[in-house]
Amino acid sequence: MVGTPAVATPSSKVHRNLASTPGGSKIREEKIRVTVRMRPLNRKEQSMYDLIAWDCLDEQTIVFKNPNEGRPTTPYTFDRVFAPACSTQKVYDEGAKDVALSALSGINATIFAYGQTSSGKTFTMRGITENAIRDIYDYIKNTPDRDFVLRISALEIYNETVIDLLNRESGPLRLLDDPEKGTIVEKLNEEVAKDGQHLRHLIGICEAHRQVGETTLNDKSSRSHQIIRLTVESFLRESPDHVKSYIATLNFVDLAGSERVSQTNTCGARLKEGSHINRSLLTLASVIRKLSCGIRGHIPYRDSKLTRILQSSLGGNARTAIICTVSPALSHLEQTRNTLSFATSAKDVVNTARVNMVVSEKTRVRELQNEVARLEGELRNPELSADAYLRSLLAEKELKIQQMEKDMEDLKRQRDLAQCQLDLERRANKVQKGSIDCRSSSQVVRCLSFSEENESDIGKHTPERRVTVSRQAMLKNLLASPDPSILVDEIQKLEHRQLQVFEDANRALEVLHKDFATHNLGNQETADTMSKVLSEIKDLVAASSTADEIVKADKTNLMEKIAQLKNQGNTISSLERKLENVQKSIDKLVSAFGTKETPDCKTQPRRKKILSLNNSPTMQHIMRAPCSPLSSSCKAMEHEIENRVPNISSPGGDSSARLHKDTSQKDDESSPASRQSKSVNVKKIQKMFKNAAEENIRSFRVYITELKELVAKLHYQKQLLVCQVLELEANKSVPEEMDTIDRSPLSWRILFEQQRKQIIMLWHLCHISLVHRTQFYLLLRGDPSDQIYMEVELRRLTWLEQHLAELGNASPALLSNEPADLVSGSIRALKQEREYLAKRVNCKLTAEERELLYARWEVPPVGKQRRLQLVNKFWTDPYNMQHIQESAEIVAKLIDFCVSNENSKDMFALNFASPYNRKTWAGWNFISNLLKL
Ligand SMILES: Nc1ncnc2c1ncn2[C@@H]1O[C@H](COP(=O)(O)OP(=O)(O)OP(=O)(O)O)[C@@H](O)[C@H]1O
Repeated sequence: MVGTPAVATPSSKVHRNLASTPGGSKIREEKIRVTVRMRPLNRKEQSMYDLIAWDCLDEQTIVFKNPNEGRPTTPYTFDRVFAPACSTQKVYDEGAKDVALSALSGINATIFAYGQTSSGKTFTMRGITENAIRDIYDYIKNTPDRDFVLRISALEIYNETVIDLLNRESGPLRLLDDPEKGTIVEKLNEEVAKDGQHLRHLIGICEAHRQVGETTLNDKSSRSHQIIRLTVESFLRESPDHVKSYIATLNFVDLAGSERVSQTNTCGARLKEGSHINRSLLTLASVIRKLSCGIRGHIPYRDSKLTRILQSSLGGNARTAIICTVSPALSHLEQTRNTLSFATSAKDVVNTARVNMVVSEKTRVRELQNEVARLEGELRNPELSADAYLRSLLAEKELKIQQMEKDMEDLKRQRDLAQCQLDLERRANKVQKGSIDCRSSSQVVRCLSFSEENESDIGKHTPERRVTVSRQAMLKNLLASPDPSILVDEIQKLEHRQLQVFEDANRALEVLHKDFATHNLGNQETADTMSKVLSEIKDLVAASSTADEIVKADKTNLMEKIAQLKNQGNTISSLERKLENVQKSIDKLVSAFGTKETPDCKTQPRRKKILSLNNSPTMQHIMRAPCSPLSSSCKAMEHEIENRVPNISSPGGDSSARLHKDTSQKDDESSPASRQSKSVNVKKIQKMFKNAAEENIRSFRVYITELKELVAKLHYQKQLLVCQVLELEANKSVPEEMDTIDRSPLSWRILFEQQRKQIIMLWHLCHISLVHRTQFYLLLRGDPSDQIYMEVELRRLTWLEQHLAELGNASPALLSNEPADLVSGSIRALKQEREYLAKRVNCKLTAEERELLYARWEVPPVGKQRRLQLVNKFWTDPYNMQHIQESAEIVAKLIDFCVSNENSKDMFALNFASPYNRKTWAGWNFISNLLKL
């Protein structure tokens, strides 16, 4: 099967609602224009005798022609498909011209090339840009009744840093959110193009400045995403007040190419670039996928700078054309499929193109008058204006806070589980007091694996005896596990660090509290909230110590402990929420304070206090930025002393209320120019507060992430113990456990189905052994006692999948192995396993069964390696449960696996780390290497 069948044809393109807005702007909905360009085989591919794997059936259809099967598969359909022989002129004329020229009539337009590295994006975009410039100047020449102004700016996104290609020296640029214009690039240089030649010259400069490097697949591979932006403004000559003026931007986007580490053999800087490229393209694909499904919820534009900048072109108000470039070579089959599947999603994205009509100057004057009136209002009532300004800021912070809360939830869940495991372990160890073999933590994984000896012993006994022996083996292994005091130490360290965080937060709040009290800021309500939070944090610190004592004392039973830990988690989360609320109130107050406070506030003592806080080691983690916006405010104030007009300054004033009154009176009397200047100052201060507050939140998040990683590693180590420990526990107190975990059979059933789907997807993504999948799938059918197995499997796979993703982004110096080796090792092992299973087809299935299967699984009647072709189809479609069930049944038959007492879940526990699987599945070894276990 090749990808998703494409059914939409160009005739299905949406053109809805051609309408006029009251201001005269036309709005219309239309789908993104998606075309595919296939380049010829390049010299390298020819020299390797690479095969052509794709056929352009007609001008809209492309199909994979399987060189082995000789039979074409499901075709993909797009607005236009350009075969290797097509010229760039044709690609432009039929794939981009219409969209490009929209900019001349006031509609923003974007044309971008997407595809794997070396597929021809730069080659194509150069031609498209050249052709578009030629057409634009032709149009200008033939439109004498309008005046045109063309401006150009250009940027590249290199390793998630935005660089100005017309002025590289300006360093990294920031992205800002403008309520009207959307995301804008701060301080991006813009040049007016005098004519076509000048424009080409400027584009030449941009290309020369772009990051290019050599990789195995491309001598001149673009290592960054490049966006060349033309702004086209036009005015109707005879219109005295420029009523009929248009302004629009035209983006030419040459994306960096997606690349597979295994194919490009990159390392060092190239590898880092590659991972940034892949990550941002992944975000782009995810944005496109969500838009194409018509999802109205959160679209992750903000996850990468690329999608932030391109937001208006992806489901926004621009017209967009995407040219997907592909290689025809069989060796790039998978990458080409990925590109075509991206293109298939993109076909369904609907933009709402809008004509940007420039308003008349009269209207503009009216708008400006309104703006002046608004600013005057702001000066008279600064608290209200600060509120309005902060509303958008708060919405953004809200999102960040939500993310933080989610992270904290995870962290707490992991801690709770770890705590629970520790308790269980303690119990089990109590039973066997004195016989614990203290080994170093580096032996954990090996200790937990069931030895071959155990396995063969089990085989010698009756089923009943086998179960007993298996349990004894478990116990034996459990006893061989490391000294639990190591785990206790680790947990205590974590808890200690957590306490430090709260203490630091406490101190920071105290400082803020005093600041506010000293300067009479905020109202009674805020002061009360802060005092309340302070006392709550103190309670939490006390609660944490009590919890610690409880663990040490080990007096209560397991259920009580879990309940206590859960309660503690709730307290923490409610406190966090309150802390966030206080942070918001502080932001708000500080902004208001910025507009009220006089410049000669007592800056020195306040800064001292904050500096002393920053000396704390934990504080260095969470307070890399000033500890509160107040410290920034002080700087801002110092700066403002120099800038303020003399009559605003009020030396020695110690009551902010009085000062506010004084200055307000003076504001009313001051000139409009002075009022405007103050308004600008207010905005500057607010901006500085915003930056400081955001930096604090970022630093706090980094710290939480570090903490979370630490807990995850520890937790993972303990996770290996949990199956065995819980099994023992189950023998002792089955009803107790059932009562805790399995609250309702129905909800468990639903959860089981969900978890199973997730696990199947993760197996697929992590290239897990088919035998392991089959055994797990067939043994765990939703029995309540399966919960722990499901949980552990899900956690370890999630962890593994995250690690595989993170490895691509990690500095090679931090990795003991090449990440590519680890991933490709798993893929290789899976391939070997498939070959092994293929060999068993003849001996395990009759000729009749085989033929039935070949027909059922669409293996062609003639052709080589039919058995391998058959096996290669198993476990390939994680979305299709019928497919999964059938795959499991056949693989089980091939390996003589049947669900019986012999193959009980005990046996499955063995399978986690059994020597049989260790060879074919790199997961555990790989993780343990990473953890340096
Ligand atoms: N349609 C085409 N016809 C002929 N040659 C092509 C075509 N497309 C690309 N090429 C050649 O293939 C090589 C790679 O093309 P290009 O640099 O444009 O790829 P790319 O997709 O931009 O790669 P990267 O993502 O690594 O920057 C170049 O030498 C280019 O001249």
